[in-house]
Amino acid sequence: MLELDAVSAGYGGGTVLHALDLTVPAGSVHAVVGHNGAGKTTLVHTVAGLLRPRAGSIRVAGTELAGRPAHRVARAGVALVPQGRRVFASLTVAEHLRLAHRAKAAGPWTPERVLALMPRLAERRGHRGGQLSGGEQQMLALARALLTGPRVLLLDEPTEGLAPVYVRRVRELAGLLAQEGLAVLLVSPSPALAVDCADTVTVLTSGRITARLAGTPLRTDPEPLHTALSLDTAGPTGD
Ligand SMILES: Nc1ncnc2c1ncn2[C@@H]1O[C@H](COP(=O)(O)OP(=O)(O)OP(=O)(O)O)[C@@H](O)[C@H]1O
Repeated sequence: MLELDAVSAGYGGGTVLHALDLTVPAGSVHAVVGHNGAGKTTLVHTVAGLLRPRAGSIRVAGTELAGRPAHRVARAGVALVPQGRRVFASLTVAEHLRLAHRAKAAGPWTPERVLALMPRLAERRGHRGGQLSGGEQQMLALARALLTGPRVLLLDEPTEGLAPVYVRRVRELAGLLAQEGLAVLLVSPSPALAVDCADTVTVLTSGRITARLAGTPLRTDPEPLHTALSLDTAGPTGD
């Protein structure tokens, strides 16, 4: 569904991403793990059309999108759940959902259906964005993205700063949305998140791919991922 070939991108005179190849089939979760500054946000912004790649190809369902503006990329079925959630402090949950819902494009995703997936959000439908916890805001950002009817879902550090109960829920939802047929690309510094929900894990180091691992074997033995990230496996893996 999502295919990147030799994608390079950067800012000003500097190159951040160096000829990245990456594929996310429909119905799967691909996690890109890397330390701070590795280029994870640059990667999802490049796919979303917020940053123009300097070279390479970005295809969604076979359609070339490299260099297209963000609104065209969104119309092609790519939705970004940004780092930090970016919900509107003064709008209620219900207002966020009403604004986001692209009825013609959203297919099966109605406000009622996303709220059924996220019961806590349903309870909070009259609350303003600024009154929500970090986890509730993350659910809202995800709900908003689903209501655009994406085929490709980009999750930028979706568990950053969340309580454990929401970290678990994000993991569950990533898997569940893949089962619904979406191609999910998530980027995170957390190997634990990747191990728990990804079909494929790519390690990004200073903008270069330094390892690619199948997710399922990592669930019984995460050592290869820790080694690739040069982590102390006895230490905390964190979220
Ligand atoms: N708007 C920008 N202008 C110039 N340089 C930038 C810009 N955004 C990011 N960078 C640089 O690009 C590199 C990669 O940053 P990026 O935010 O993509 O990394 P990341 O892996 O998402 O890290 P983090 O986990 O800290 O968000 C860093 O060196 C960063 O300083």
